[in-house]
Amino acid sequence: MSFSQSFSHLVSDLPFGGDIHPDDRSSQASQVRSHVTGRSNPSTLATSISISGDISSQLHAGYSHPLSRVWQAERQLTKEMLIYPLFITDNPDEETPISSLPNQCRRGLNRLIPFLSPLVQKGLRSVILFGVPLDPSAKDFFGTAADDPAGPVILAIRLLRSHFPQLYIVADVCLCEYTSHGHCGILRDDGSLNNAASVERISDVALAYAVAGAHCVAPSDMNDGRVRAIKLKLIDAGIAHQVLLMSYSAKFSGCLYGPFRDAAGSAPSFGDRKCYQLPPAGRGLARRAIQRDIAEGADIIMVKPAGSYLDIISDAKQLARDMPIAAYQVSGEYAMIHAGAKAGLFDLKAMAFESTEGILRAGAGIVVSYFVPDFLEWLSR
Ligand SMILES: NCc1[nH]cc(CCC(=O)O)c1CC(=O)O
Ligand SMILES: [Zn+2]
Ligand SMILES: [Zn+2]
Repeated sequence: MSFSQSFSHLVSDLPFGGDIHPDDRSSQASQVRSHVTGRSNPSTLATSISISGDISSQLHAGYSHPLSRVWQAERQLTKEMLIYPLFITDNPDEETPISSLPNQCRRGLNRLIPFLSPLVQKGLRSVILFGVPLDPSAKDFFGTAADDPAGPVILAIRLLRSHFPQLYIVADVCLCEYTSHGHCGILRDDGSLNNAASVERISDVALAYAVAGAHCVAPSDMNDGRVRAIKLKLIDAGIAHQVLLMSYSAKFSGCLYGPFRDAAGSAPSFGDRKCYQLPPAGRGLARRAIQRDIAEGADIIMVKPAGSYLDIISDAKQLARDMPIAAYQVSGEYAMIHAGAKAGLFDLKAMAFESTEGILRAGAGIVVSYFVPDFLEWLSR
């Protein structure tokens, strides 16, 4: 065995880095020599023991090749794991870029099929729909427009079901896009959420989306008890066996939803969502919310946001070990990655993969992401 062969595994330990052309190895190996042969072994232990000590320190062989690096993943990102968020307006011909959300648009019904066809061709399996009423007069105290049979979400569900029979349609269920005050439910006089009234209304909206043909309803409002209420209405309607309930169980309040609220026009007109979305430090509350939603009949548990809440994803995987776990890499996370890449801090594609692999490693098997069109492209190569 030549010197460069026998010590090639050491080369990537050196300060000049690991990506070395094979022809460079022998010259670098000569720099290694003193490092290697200079190693003294003052121990009087038998040679075999000293060798076994060396063996246990060797990890590089396991990931020295692109394929062996792929093998290190417990869970590999596939197109089936991805759900793509769509913002659907009530103006059928609309196609407006969302400035805070790079490469994403609000679209009207007439724009959906042309936009989605190439993505479906590339392997898009699922979308999650958010309705965006552009006309402020469409909003009222009860979020009446949320389940308007002629509203953009219900029309989009029907259109997509008939046009893309293989596409899995998730409907986000909330009122904030439709209420005049921008909160995720019905309010009391003092401005706090009226939980019972909100749950009644949210479950009606979920049922309307399910009846329209959504494969999955996903309540993101965070009212207490809405999972049970939705499940019971689906059972009453005789469709509980074919409509999946994905609960935004651990949804945290914080800074990361800004671009979404721009996109959906759903920022609260007063106050904030801190009394219904979870406090960022509230790991115990998240665990309780997850357990509560399992008991209430959720079929999938979602954690949102994703990147700053990987411990919560891991908790969800452990608490709901027999259920799929979803994570939402939200608008603020996506916008930060774009901003960082634009500032030259890192490569966009590399960071999109790294952030998503972290989410999968934490325990998610489903990822809601604005990077889906990019991933369909990247995973096809
Ligand atoms: N209930 C509305 C809703 N559904 C999904 C998101 C956030 C998605 C994102 O930021 O990408 C929000 C925003 C919010 O709660 O204010
Ligand atoms: Zn909401
Ligand atoms: Zn929502």
